[in-house]
Amino acid sequence: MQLHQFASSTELNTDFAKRLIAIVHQAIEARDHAYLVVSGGRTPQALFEHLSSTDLDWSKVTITLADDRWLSSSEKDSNERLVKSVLLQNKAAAARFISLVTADEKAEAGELAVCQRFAEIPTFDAVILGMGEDGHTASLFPCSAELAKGLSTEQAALAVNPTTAPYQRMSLSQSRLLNSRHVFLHLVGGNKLNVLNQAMAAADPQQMPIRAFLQHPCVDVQVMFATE
Ligand SMILES: O=C1O[C@H](COP(=O)(O)O)[C@@H](O)[C@H](O)[C@H]1O
Repeated sequence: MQLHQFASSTELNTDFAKRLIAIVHQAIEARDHAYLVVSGGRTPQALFEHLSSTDLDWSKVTITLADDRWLSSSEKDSNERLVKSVLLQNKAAAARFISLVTADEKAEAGELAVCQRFAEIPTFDAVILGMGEDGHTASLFPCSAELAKGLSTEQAALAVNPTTAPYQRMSLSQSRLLNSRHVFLHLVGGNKLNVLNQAMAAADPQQMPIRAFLQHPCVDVQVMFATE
């Protein structure tokens, strides 16, 4: 794990956007397409705004989510709604988007269809993870019965029923998230730094799923942190 610290979110977002743009350029040059995985929640909103006005060949970029709430994309807590309304705007409106949600009432019923959407998707170029104050990442929650599956399955996505957070979820699995050339963890605020320190101080991923990423022997997670 490498920690990159910034005094403000503005500085963080400027640096982070440069790194992501370089990764996307490299991917387009090498493979004619780039695959970017983003998280939902509050943390990435300003970064999304910044990226949306960036000059890139967005028609050669596919964007998907690390996880989503099992909601229609018109609902305010939908991660897809956030991505579509903030990131896939301006220049980035040309990017292709892979949704983690189907029309099924229950996430379990949509799991196979969502997995199939990833069948032809190669190694991601960059995954941007978030982290909750309970140490969850994507929708791999310490409280959920599906955590062991999320940390071990080779399938791309799984339905999750958190008991300490609202909504059913669809999450990419640990193995699919780590099938990426670059893995970032985006954190803002002193509370998140405390949680990061707790995550690094012990090893059990059942208590804090983010440990499975931060302490993975073959993955060097780049932690992008700003105090405010
Ligand atoms: O529920 C979720 O929470 C995490 C963290 O969100 P934040 O608001 O603390 O940034 C997020 O990474 C995940 O995508 C989201 O579904």
